[in-house]
Amino acid sequence: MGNLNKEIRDGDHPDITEERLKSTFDTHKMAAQIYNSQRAADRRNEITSAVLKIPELQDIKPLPFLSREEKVEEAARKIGILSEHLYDLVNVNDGAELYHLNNVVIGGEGNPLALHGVMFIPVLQAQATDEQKKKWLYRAMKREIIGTYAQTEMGHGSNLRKLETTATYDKATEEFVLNSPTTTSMKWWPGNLGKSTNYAVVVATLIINEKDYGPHSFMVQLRDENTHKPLPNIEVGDIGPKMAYNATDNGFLKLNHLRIPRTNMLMKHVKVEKDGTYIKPPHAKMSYSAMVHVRAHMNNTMAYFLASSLTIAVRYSSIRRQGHINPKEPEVKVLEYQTQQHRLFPHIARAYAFSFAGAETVRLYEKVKKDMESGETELMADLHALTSGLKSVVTYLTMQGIEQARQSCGGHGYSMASYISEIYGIAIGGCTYEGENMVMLLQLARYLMKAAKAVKEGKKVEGLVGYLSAPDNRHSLIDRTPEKSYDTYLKTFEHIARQQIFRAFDKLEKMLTSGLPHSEAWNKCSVELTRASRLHTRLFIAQAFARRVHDVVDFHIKEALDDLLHLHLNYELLDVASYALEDGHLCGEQMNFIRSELYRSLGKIRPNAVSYVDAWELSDMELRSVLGRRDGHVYENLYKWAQNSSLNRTDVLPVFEKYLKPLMMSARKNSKL
Ligand SMILES: CCCCC/C=C\C/C=C\C/C=C\C/C=C\CCCC(=O)SCCNC(=O)CCNC(=O)[C@H](O)C(C)(C)COP(=O)(O)OP(=O)(O)OC[C@H]1O[C@@H](n2cnc3c(N)ncnc32)[C@H](O)[C@@H]1OP(=O)(O)O
Ligand SMILES: Cc1cc2nc3c(=O)[nH]c(=O)nc-3n(C[C@H](O)[C@H](O)[C@H](O)COP(=O)(O)OP(=O)(O)OC[C@H]3O[C@@H](n4cnc5c(N)ncnc54)[C@H](O)[C@@H]3O)c2cc1C
Repeated sequence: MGNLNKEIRDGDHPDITEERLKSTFDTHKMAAQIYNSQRAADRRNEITSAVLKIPELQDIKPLPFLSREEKVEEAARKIGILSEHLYDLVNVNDGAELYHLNNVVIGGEGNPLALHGVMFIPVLQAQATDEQKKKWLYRAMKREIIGTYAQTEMGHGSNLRKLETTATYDKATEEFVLNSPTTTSMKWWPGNLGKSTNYAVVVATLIINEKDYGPHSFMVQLRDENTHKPLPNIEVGDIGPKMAYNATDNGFLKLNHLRIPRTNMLMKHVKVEKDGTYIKPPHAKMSYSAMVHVRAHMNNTMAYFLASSLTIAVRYSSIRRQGHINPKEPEVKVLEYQTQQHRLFPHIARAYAFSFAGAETVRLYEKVKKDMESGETELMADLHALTSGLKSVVTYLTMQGIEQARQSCGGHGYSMASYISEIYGIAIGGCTYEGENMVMLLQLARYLMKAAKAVKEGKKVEGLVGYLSAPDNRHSLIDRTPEKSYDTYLKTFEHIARQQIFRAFDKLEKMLTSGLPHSEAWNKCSVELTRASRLHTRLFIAQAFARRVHDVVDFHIKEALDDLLHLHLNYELLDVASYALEDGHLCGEQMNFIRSELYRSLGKIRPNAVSYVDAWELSDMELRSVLGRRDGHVYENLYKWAQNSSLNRTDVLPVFEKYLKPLMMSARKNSKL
């Protein structure tokens, strides 16, 4: 039968093997839950093994030792080699396989084709006519051209209706004139725009006969296909170094009265006819599809970043020994400390929860995408609300979890040898891109306020907000019912979200009745509104977790997931308990119960801790972390890693003769005086 934990190998650090031998579940079967099928989990490992056999695909040295230019070059080099092997390594129509291949070979710091795959191709798939697809999409898929999605400007990212780049229709020539009239109108931020791409879908404000029709998407060739020189009337370049993600050339773009044919506007759903007649799309926000695409997938990418950091932290915590619990016994693994467990385990549960919520979101996204192809738009609002809330909550909680993982590694966590700071830098970009988190929470709040209004008017609401019209208990039944059921927890989360949604609604209504204009009242309620959105979203995450556990058939996997869910519900509830204490829905006695359940959960999780992270099956190659090594041999490899430092090339650096020696000499001279 073999070991349940599939990472056990001869020669590994005994402390980590000891952990793995305690596993109560098969880590590869658990991977099937995380990646949504056994086949997908198998494929990940097959792809990793195949990549390991291709020497040119390995990192030339640890990425933190590369300069920015070397990072950009290294990512491009690997993309070139990957292109030769692509069809042997993955099914190119499978996004998850491509994403995994990218993570193993290149990592999260980016590559020249990042935005090409994540936004350029999806926007063409969703918004180009068949004719336009023939012209650009198929070439893009074969990588004959490389593109990006250029929407954000220096002056505007969130408020798309105020984009300054204009696309003015010239009926006489049947062209659009694209123009960046001011410094702030320059496109600023689009990934790979700076140096890699030769095409972009540019989002610009459409003007016909001086009338503003709002943001629309246009295909623009930026560079010559052979020389890669920028074309006339186009200024393009890199925006400079960022907190992280520095293998990517986020760029700027200035368009100087650039003329493009009318047929370069993406016209699957919306049209401008030769004579300038504007034909509306079936839904006003259909052109936002590329953003919704990324938001829908971000739960899973965030879960991956969080799981990566936790894999590093938990593995390291199992070989790091410091201090005593029993003074007569040897120093303990730091994982034995309750504070360490409390710092890490709830985030493990969140990584699983985000992955399960992510799977449900992607399913809804796929359905809406299909509906939209035939002009059906009914579920777009639901999807927009769900993805807006999730992207905000999940990125924020991921940020917290990664930082806790870093701190839990003590001093070595601060070294780039842990690689956690890079993962953190990449992940927190997600709090901003694809919609600044507060802005997106407020988008969800609009949807919630509509639902609250309907309920107040006596209508029944359904689906994601169905709980707003469901019966509510005045007091939580946690600890008050004989049977142990997650339902009581979920009902408490529902109560909290419902109360906050109506609290925000009542406040808003009161201000409106007092005569405040809607936008002012909205602003004055906006903190309460974002709270409502967060609680609604956290309820959804907890429900998605519970739904998954409910559906699992394998006994040992179900039991292990059940333990994580139990931890999740108790930890999350404590985190938001003030809302339930406020109206007496929970009492002090119940709080004590929840706390004691949380501590019990930590103990229950402890023996499986390494296996829970191992189940993500993240190879050493993709983790790029000395602390997170599968074999647990951290210390000797930390020393080896440091040898890469260019400061160690010579024993004495030139700065000694130049600055330090004169400094010390003159200090010595002065002290003799
Ligand atoms: C397997 C594949 C793997 C894929 C991997 C995916 C991800 C990987 C992640 C990382 C990988 C690495 C590379 C990627 C890295 C970075 C990429 C970043 C790219 C970008 O960073 S790219 C720019 C994104 N930039 C934004 O994200 C701007 C945010 N700003 C907005 O998005 C709008 O500005 C908004 C929505 C705030 C306001 O827009 P607005 O002013 O036009 O509308 P308004 O507020 O008036 O709302 C009127 C009515 O429209 C409804 N509504 C709005 N949007 C809708 C929608 N989409 N669907 C259905 N309904 C919608 C409302 O709900 C309302 O409905 P109602 O009236 O009923 O309440
Ligand atoms: C790593 C990274 C990659 C990116 N890639 C791309 C890309 O490929 N293509 C692209 O087009 N763009 C890209 N962007 C840009 C990104 O989408 C925008 O930065 C993002 O949408 C936020 O917009 P902003 O910068 O205008 O923020 P701002 O809106 O200026 O945010 C500043 C503050 O104002 C607040 N605020 C703004 N509006 C409101 C409001 N209505 N109500 C309440 N508060 C508000 C925000 O909450 C925030 O606190 C990228 C950004 C990053 C960091």
